Amino acid sequence: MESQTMACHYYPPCPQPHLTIGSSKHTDPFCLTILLQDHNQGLQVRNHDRWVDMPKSAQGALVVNVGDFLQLITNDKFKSVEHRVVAQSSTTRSSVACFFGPGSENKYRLYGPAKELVLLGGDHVEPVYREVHLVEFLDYFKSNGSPLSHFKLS
Ligand SMILES: O=C(O)CCC(=O)C(=O)O
Ligand SMILES: [Fe+2]
Repeated sequence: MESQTMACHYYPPCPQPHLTIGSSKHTDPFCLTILLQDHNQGLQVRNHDRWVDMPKSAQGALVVNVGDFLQLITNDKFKSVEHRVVAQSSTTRSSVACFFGPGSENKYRLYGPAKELVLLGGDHVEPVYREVHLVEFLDYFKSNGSPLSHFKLS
């Protein structure tokens, strides 16, 4: 993976947490996100139609998220996960997220499900997604959120 971006987050306490959002629901765009969080909770992941609290991390533990681009190139073998951060009434939260994915020098390169995964030992597995230029994938993400359903083959 050639590109790395880092986002540092600070969520202040909010006396009425139900009236605000820490970070709205989203999937991460690239391949992997490595997240370092402090000991305060707030991160939730979507499991079917339920939001599940991520347990407190052991000190120094890292959370690894699969992103949409990895789901596309693995033909759904690895699934990205929807997540969000909810505000807390009396504690702050800090986190550092590092995103790993293909570099911008590949923005006009076509990516699709890996050939090795759609031709498994001579058996043909239908590709779930069409090939897409990296720039198109990321532009779609910026404007609309997760691009996976948009590039899905019907
Ligand atoms: O602050 C967090 O724990 C999550 C941050 C996050 O989801 C992101 O930066 O994409
Ligand atoms: Fe995220």
